[in-house]
Amino acid sequence: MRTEWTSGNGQTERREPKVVVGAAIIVDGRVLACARSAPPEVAGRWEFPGGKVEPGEGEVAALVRECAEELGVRVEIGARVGRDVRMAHGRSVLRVYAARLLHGDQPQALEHSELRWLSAAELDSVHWLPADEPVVVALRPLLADDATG
Ligand SMILES: Nc1nc2c([nH]c(=O)n2[C@H]2C[C@H](O)[C@@H](COP(=O)(O)OP(=O)(O)OP(=O)(O)O)O2)c(=O)[nH]1
Repeated sequence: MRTEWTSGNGQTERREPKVVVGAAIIVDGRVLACARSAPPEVAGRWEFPGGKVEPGEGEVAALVRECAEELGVRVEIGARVGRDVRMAHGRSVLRVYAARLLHGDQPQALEHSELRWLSAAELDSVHWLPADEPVVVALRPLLADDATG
């Protein structure tokens, strides 16, 4: 997915969109939802832990780093959940992966204002960031499956 837009000097630029990765951490049929604490315009909106992939960094490595920074946990990254979601007029994309906790680690809200474990039936009980909505739809059957296991 490549995006074109016109910069201030009138020239058309083509750049790969920046990838924002998110981890759908699933335990016993519930996914971990995290409330953003900043910036003010999105504080209180819910998201998957994660963030921007740094230059030269792999997506899995970025997720492992972000989960350690934001939640203090070690994770194993699994399959993609849903499709890439275009954000910021194509300047970035949200890409979410399923994940599981390792070594009995328990997430702590080191950077978020609140954490909640949501079942499939509870997915709509929080106000997700807009880009997360299609991912949440794709996630629902995975939670139902996991709950029966
Ligand atoms: N982590 C995360 N970011 C999301 C989600 N949905 C969504 O729209 N975003 C947006 C919010 C932000 O504009 C951007 C991610 O930025 P971030 O601030 O979390 O990234 P970061 O941890 O790398 O932070 P920084 O280094 O830029 O401060 O993507 C999501 O589910 N998880």
